[in-house]
Amino acid sequence: MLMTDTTRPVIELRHVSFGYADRAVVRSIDLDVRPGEVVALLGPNGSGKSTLVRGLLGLTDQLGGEATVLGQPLRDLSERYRIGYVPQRHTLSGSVRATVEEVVAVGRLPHQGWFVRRTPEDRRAITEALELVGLAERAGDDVSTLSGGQQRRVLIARALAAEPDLLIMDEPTAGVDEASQRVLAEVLRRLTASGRTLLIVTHEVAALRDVVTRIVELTSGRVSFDGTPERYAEHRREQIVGSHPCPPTDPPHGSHLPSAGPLSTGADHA
Ligand SMILES: Nc1ncnc2c1ncn2[C@@H]1O[C@H](COP(=O)(O)OP(=O)(O)OP(=O)(O)O)[C@@H](O)[C@H]1O
Repeated sequence: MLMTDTTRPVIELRHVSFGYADRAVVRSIDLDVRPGEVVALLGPNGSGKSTLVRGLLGLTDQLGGEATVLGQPLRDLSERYRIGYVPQRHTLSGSVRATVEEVVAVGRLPHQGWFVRRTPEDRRAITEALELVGLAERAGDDVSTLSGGQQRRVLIARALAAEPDLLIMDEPTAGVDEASQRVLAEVLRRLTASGRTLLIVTHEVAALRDVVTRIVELTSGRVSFDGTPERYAEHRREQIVGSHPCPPTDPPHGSHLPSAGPLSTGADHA
């Protein structure tokens, strides 16, 4: 890893705006993410989560402010592979014939280039990534024989094989059954135990309650909450109580004051 300063934030945003053409969607936000933090990025649909993430990946325009990622100005970041990305609702196409290992090996390309034999270092990184996501036994299987949740894990392994300093995941647990969600949460727990810095866009923070160390909530392109999961649960309760100032003592049959739950997001589950 090239980043030697372990105290400097991995992401430093000062009054940063990201958007499309000249329309700012994420507006003048400040955000520091330090090494080893596991940040859940929450917010209602359309609040700008993907725009922020895509901005960090250099895929949406930075329209203002100062953005520093991995110690370099975002606009000049040369080694983009140092930011790993697992895209939203993405599984592997059934039309592609490739083994699990072959897909994961694609993650090594920034290090090795095409037509270059795998080095022992490549093989180690691929094996470690497969072990981390619990798919070492399936390395030789065709990816099309895997379930949606397993394919999601293959994509996480592919991102990990590049050995990124920062891993960004867009809705890693969305669209898979509950059992797969639990396995994915366990994979994320293992990742965090290994000290990786994670930024996870999610509507399903309850599934990741043991994993995240911090919650950042966006509302209409601005940071509306930034704090611990415990503090976020209080924040949600306060919001719910605030929107129901006089809860009836004897609610009509079938109705109830919504519980914030320990980590419910209140987000619109599209
Ligand atoms: N390629 C694009 N060009 C122009 N506007 C876009 C583009 N992608 C998203 N937007 C707009 O940016 C705003 C924020 O969208 P974004 O996808 O960042 O929200 P989000 O919080 O990730 O939503 P969701 O939870 O539904 O994924 C929306 O008004 C959307 O229409």
